[in-house]
Amino acid sequence: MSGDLLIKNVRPYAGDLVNIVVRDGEIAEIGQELTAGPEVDVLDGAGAIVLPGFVDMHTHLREPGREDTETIETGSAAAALGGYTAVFAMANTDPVADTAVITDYVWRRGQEVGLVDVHPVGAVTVGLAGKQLAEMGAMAAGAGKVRVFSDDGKCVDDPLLMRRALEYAKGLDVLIAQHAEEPRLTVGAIAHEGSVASRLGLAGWPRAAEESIVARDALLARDAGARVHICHASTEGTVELLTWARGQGIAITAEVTPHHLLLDDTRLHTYDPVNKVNPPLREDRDRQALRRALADGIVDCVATDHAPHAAQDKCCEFANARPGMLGLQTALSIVVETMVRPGLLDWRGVAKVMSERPAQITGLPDQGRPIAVGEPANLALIDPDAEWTVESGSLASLSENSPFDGMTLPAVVVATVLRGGVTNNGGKVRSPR
Ligand SMILES: NC(=O)N[C@@H](CC(=O)O)C(=O)O
Ligand SMILES: [Zn+2]
Repeated sequence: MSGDLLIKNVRPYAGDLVNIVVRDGEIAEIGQELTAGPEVDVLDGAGAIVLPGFVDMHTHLREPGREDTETIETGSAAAALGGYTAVFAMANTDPVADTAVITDYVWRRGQEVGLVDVHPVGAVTVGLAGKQLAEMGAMAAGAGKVRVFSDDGKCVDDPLLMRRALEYAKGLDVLIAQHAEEPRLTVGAIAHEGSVASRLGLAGWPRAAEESIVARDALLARDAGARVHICHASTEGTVELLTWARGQGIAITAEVTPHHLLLDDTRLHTYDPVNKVNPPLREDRDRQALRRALADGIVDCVATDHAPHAAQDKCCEFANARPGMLGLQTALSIVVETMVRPGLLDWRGVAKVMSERPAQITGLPDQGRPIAVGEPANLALIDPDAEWTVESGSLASLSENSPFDGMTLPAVVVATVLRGGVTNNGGKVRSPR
């Protein structure tokens, strides 16, 4: 636990300028005239907006197994620079995070690094093979307290197995997060099925591959009385299905990625593999529907799907490149560009989709909390007027596959605070413990 911290000149949710005193990791005082004793560390926000620290439900940190592309340490640094105070590390590592040994390791290593809480996601099935349920109970009971399970990267496509997984999840009060992709509809698919893919000669990934699983899982969750979460929602039809399912009282939630909010498949004409991702970049009408759905709360939150890949896996032919994009350091800026600037979300709305909803959905008691006395001091400070130009080689990630490379984006995360400790100050990350 860190000592006292005085955060000066910040505007909670873009409101009035205040000072915040943090003591023992909690917000102890908020007011206009607060001063602090000489012992106290001072962080001057210089008028920055302050929001609750962000929570990413969907991050790939690649440790164990592909430490050449990302580690818990480098991914944590990227997260802190992006304003995150908690991330969920997906289970598609090598070995797969399908036992408590691995999930506990991920949690402990994250705590050792200490820049962000790294919550392990456990695999739903052994080895992500989709045949046999993993020991969800043991992972949930371990030191890593796994509360989200996912085979992400792959879909739990067997309906009976998914039904069983949902039944167990209900009993354990944990969440299943589904990568919604009917694999029999995406054999060989590498781009959104539409006129762009036809023109470029790329095999198409139809919307129905996602939507058929969203519909199926909504019904399975209804019958099991369980909660289900849809990873990286990417189509207009998924939004319609979510609207229907919510209307039925089904406990279904969903995330959208920054790249699906900003980009569409017209970017593929260069055949640059940096634009290859699952689910694929879709069409303008999907992107518009996703933005509206996020504004309306039909899509609950933004999740990065931060997916680092080695240069050699991203510089080959489009067909052979791995899918996935970096996201942690650019997420807030993309949300400002696509949602705040067009008037779809205000800053309270940003707090909701980047922090409050993901914390609620995943059941984190100490994240996504209001900026108020007695609450944990997990905070992101943002300069809304600054702009920056993304240089993928200068990001904290070990990989460079950012589709936003070279773009000038609005809003800069100027500091991040985790339980009263400054993890990122002016774009400099605290050295890991
Ligand atoms: N999104 C991707 O294109 N790739 C992810 C897997 C995933 O999130 O499905 C990865 O692990 O690289
Ligand atoms: Zn996925």
